[in-house]
Amino acid sequence: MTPDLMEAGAQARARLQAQVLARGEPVFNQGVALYVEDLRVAFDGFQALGGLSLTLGLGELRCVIGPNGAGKTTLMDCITGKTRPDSGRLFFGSNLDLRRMSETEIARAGIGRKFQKPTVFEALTVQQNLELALAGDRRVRQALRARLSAAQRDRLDELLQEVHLWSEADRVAGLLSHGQKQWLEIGMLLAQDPRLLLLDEPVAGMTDEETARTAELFRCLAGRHTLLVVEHDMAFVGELAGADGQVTVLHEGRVLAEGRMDEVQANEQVIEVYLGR
Ligand SMILES: Nc1ncnc2c1ncn2[C@@H]1O[C@H](COP(=O)(O)OP(=O)(O)OP(=O)(O)O)[C@@H](O)[C@H]1O
Repeated sequence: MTPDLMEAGAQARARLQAQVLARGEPVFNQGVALYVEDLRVAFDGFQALGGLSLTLGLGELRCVIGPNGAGKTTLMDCITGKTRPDSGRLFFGSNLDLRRMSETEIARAGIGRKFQKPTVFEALTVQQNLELALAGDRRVRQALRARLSAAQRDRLDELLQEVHLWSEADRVAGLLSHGQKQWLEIGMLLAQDPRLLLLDEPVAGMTDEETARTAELFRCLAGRHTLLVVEHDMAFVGELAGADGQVTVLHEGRVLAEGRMDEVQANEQVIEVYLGR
């Protein structure tokens, strides 16, 4: 290749990179979805996060566990921009500094969050809830009247199957079981095609069968999405982590241990502060 062509290639790459940055999209060229370094948050002098560091690989399914007050929710709040860290580094991909972005910008960049309590539109059907999510941030009535494109229709069908609600498509969401409502909300999050999904105690209140199906769903989503799951149900965490997945244990705002499920379960400190309780 001639020097001219090499120069033109470098300029084209730089232009592309600048466009991506201007659009606020993450760049995952290092294989890292989320990079957290020495994150600190204090509330009125009380240190909720005291130097937390964590790296999530692209497409990874990571479980975060730890006793009450360990900082799990605060970590999620920092990632979504709800809480502003006092110091530390927090990057989505290699380029997006989440500390400089608003909650809306962070959501648009592809970080979706599922809270413990489902928040679906109870009076609408399962399908209408998903249609709304696919239509984006348009107003409810306008979104319901808008016709979905053929691609969106296909995606709707895919979502209904993915979250096990195909046979419930025309049912009013208020009549679903607790577990089904949780799946519907996960489907609504997936409709926005997030790159990173934060899931806070997703199986709390679910039956054993619903919990097993949720584990299966999350394992299917990993790879296409990066998942960070906060959960106290250790059987569920074990299902998600499998033999090789990494589990992170938080305690007093820091990472106490990180490793495979069997390593974490055998860790004396983890047993003392969390598992042995
Ligand atoms: N807005 C706030 N103001 C004051 N203190 C707070 C605030 N948010 C969290 N904290 C404190 O920070 C610590 C960490 O809380 P956090 O909710 O992140 O823990 P957690 O690991 O999610 O706990 P749990 O498992 O009970 O949900 C707790 O001691 C909590 O009381």
